[in-house]
Amino acid sequence: MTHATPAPASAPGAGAPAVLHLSDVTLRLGNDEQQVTALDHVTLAVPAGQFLAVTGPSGSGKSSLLAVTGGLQTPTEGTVHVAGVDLTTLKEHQRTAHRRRHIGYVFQHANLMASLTAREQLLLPAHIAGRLDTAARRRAEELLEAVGMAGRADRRPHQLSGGERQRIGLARALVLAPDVLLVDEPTSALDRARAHDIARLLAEQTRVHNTATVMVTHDSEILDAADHVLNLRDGRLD
Ligand SMILES: Nc1ncnc2c1ncn2[C@@H]1O[C@H](COP(=O)(O)OP(=O)(O)OP(=O)(O)O)[C@@H](O)[C@H]1O
Repeated sequence: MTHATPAPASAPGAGAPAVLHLSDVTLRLGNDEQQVTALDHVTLAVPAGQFLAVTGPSGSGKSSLLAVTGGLQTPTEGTVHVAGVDLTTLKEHQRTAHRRRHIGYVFQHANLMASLTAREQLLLPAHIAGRLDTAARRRAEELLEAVGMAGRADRRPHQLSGGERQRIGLARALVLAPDVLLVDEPTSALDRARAHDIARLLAEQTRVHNTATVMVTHDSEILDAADHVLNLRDGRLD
């Protein structure tokens, strides 16, 4: 792990292009009377195969960073390139399609469907995308194996531990082979041993699947697993 400064801004496409590139992003929230600058001129470039952790105190802008990066929120200023396309220029339906194709999410609390088995959780994104073919089924089995859950693939969420549910959440995020993996506080509900386990798994899967991974976290103990660590303070990266 190294403590890095934000990557220098370079136009996507110039040199080794970052899969994820935020350029001078500002996000203002609230109304005219009570305006908050949640992100303040943030520039960030993450190449394929890099695991970036972003840490910072409550209210520093971590959720805002993920929302903007994932195309869930449009910045007030700046551009957000994912796999070479500026999300801020897309219409809503185009952004949704681009997000589905290129971005995987790992949520704070796995967010699994109660009625589905672990294997079915992994098949669901492929089903929704109309890509539930032999290749998707094979990939789901490989990912179940990779996250150590092949032996529990027929269990439903209530039959799994918190750490096991989180591992399924990670495998599900990878099933459609996203270019960018966004991870929101993945260890907040886990004990220390399981937290380290998930952080190691994220690092390993970033390498194996060559994703540009961004994890926001309060958990300073898991930062060692990341390639780079950046700090957010009052919406600014340093
Ligand atoms: N809808 C909103 N309207 C106005 N201000 C908002 C809104 N959502 C968030 N904020 C403010 O924007 C800033 C950044 O919030 P954000 O949720 O991104 O921080 P965070 O680092 O994720 O916090 P936490 O760790 O507590 O989840 C905070 O000052 C917050 O109060």
